[in-house]
Amino acid sequence: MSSEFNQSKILLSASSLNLGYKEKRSVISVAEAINFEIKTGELVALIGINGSGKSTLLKTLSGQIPALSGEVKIDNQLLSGLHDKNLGSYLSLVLTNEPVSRQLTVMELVALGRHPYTNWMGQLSEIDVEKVNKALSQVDLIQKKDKLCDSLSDGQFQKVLIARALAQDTPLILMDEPTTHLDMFHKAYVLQLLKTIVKTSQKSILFASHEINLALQLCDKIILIDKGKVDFGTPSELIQKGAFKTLFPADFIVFDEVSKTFRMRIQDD
Ligand SMILES: Nc1ncnc2c1ncn2[C@@H]1O[C@H](COP(=O)(O)OP(=O)(O)OP(=O)(O)O)[C@@H](O)[C@H]1O
Repeated sequence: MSSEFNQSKILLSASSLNLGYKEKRSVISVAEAINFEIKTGELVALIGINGSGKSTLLKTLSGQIPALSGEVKIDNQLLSGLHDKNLGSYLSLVLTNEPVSRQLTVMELVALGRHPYTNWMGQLSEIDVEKVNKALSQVDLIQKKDKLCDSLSDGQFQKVLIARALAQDTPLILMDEPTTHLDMFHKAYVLQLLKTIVKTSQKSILFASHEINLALQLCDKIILIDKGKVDFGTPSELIQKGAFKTLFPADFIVFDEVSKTFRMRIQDD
């Protein structure tokens, strides 16, 4: 293994990034002054309440929508300077409720992840097939490879989308709520899988999630969006700053700094 491979480097960075939407006569600001650096080998959770701007940040980082202002760099190159096909070999994106055809077989859908590397006819090479099979094994779906996606449960289908990103084999993976339809065991299983992937292959994964308790236990860093402001740091750094105390109304949900978990405040009549 080369020493270059072992050295962690900054793969994704945002500086003075302002997120939002430009409408005909107005600008909707979602979050401001965002600064972070994600290195290879890091698993980073993007946390925030409903409507706080997690999907908007992921769409901005993946070039789907423009930033209002500020800079995004991937592997030290400005996002705005990367072309679509080129971008596809740097980052893969897993979105919830993505409009993909469920009439494809599991194998066919995961093979779409190889698109940035195939020839103009989309033919899979031996390496492509190997990567698709490996990705299917990683999410424990190899036995379902010839089944139509339509015949899968929502949780199984979610794992197929994760496998597509793994097959794409990019240094950076962005995921929007990858554990939404999964039960408690599979949520923990998938997040542990993501952790293993970043550690063993020197990738970086940024995923938006409502699984705050799991993210606090497992992730290297957290990007926390709270009322338009963004904090970034290790779970311990953010806990020390008291960053989680105001995330939810304190009369309903409290954060216990010792166990690093949120719990519901039971209201007795
Ligand atoms: N296309 C759009 N045009 C204008 N405003 C939008 C658009 N999409 C989202 N928004 C607004 O941006 C804000 C952030 O939305 P976003 O979907 O990024 O939140 P989120 O944190 O991903 O929410 P959730 O946890 O519910 O998925 C919301 O106020 C939303 O109404």
